[in-house]
This record gives sequence, structure tokens and C-alpha cells, in this order.
Amino acid sequence: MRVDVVSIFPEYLAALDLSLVGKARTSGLLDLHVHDLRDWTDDRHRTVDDTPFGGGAGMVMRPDVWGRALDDVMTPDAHLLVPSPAGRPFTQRMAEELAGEQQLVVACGRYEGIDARVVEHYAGRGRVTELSLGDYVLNGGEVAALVVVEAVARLLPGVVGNPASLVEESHGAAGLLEYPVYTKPASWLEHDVPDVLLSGHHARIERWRRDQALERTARRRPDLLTALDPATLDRHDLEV
Ligand SMILES: Nc1ccccc1-c1cnco1
Repeated sequence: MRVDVVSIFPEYLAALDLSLVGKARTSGLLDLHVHDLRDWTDDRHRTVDDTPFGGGAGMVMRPDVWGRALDDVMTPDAHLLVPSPAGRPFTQRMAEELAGEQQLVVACGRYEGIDARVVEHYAGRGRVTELSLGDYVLNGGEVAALVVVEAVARLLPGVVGNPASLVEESHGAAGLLEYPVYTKPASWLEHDVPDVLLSGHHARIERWRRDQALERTARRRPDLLTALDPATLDRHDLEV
């Protein structure tokens, strides 16, 4: 998969050289390119913004600069992603869909946002998704780009060592929150690991973990329970 990120702060994306995403780049599983939007400006001050039509505070990012950048960067298969507080919620299901794309292009807006005609223009040519990380305000789209690239890259075949680990995670295939995990020592300060996990009885351990995931989900994210496919619940689940 090819991913292109366009930003006025390309150094913000340096974290994508590290860890799992960095390994995916080195191995060639992820072909990631970060671009400086100012490389497409047309003046000596490398201006990317201007005052908003209709008045109001702040500045708006210019459509002509974005247009030149995106025309250079996007291939016909590109799916353009525009992080925005007004976007669709970014979810694991969306990450799974995006992991199947040939190319993702992430346009990181700053200031009051990108001129709306940019999304309008590219929506007429291909897939464009404005996406939000949640109901809070950031200073720009770079943090969202880091989140989206990591969430998608880890789903690419060969990136995560043990694909089974993708199933049991929170928001994984089961659609539940993850059960609590423990490691040595078995007793730490006055806290002991649940006995069932020391029993070696795999069926009981599996049942306990499923119960924990269901209880956690019911307590913390009841909305996820209502979205669950009833076919994935067994008789015991319904007694939890
Ligand atoms: N607040 C923002 C400003 C600029 C680009 C994205 C966002 C955003 C994304 N998810 C929540 O907020």
C-alpha cells in the first residue's frame, strides 16, 4: 500500500519512521511518503492560507495550493482522507476498509481548515472521506494522520507478527473491549493475579476472558453491545 501525507509540518510525521510502521516501511509493506505543502506554493513567502470569505476569525487554506499538491500526489486509485472535526468518526471498521485501498492520501489541514472546494473537487473524481478522531478540537490534521496510518498499517498482511492478536484486541473481530491482562509476578504489592489464569485450564481461562470482555463492554461501552451481531453470542454470554 502507498500512503502519502501532505502537511505544512512534515516533521510532525517523523514518528512514522519508528516501531511497527517504521518496520513496515523498511520491509516495503508500506510505501509511505510525507510531503511539505509549501513545495506547491507560488510566492516567495510560500503562502498557503488567506482570509475567509464572509469574514470571521482565523485563516483558510488556499484551494489552488492544495489542488497543485493533490494533483501531483494522487493516483487514479487514491482515496483522499481529510481529517476534520466535522468528519465521519474514524473507527476500526473504517481502518479495515482503508487497509484494502491501493493508495491513501491524507491532507492535513491547519488554521480554520481547507477551502471546502478542495473536497468538492476531488469528490467528483474519486473517493474522499472527511474523518474525525472524536469530539474534541486539535490544531491540525497531523495527529489524525499518525493515528490513521498506524491503525491501517498494522492491518496490512505481514506487518503484525501474530495476526491472531488482531482478533482479540479491543474493537477487534469480536467487537468487544479487550479483557484485562496480567504477567509476572503472580502477586504484586497486595494485588494477586486471578486464580483462573494460573490454573492451566484453557477452557476456563477462555471463558473467563470472554466474560471479562463482555462485562467491560457492558459497563464502559454499552453502545458496542447493541451493535454486536447476536449470532456471535453463545448461551453463556447471554447470562453474563
Ligand atoms: N480538530 C481538528 C482540526 C484539524 C484537523 C482535524 C481535526 C480533528 C480530527 N478529529 C478531531 O478533530
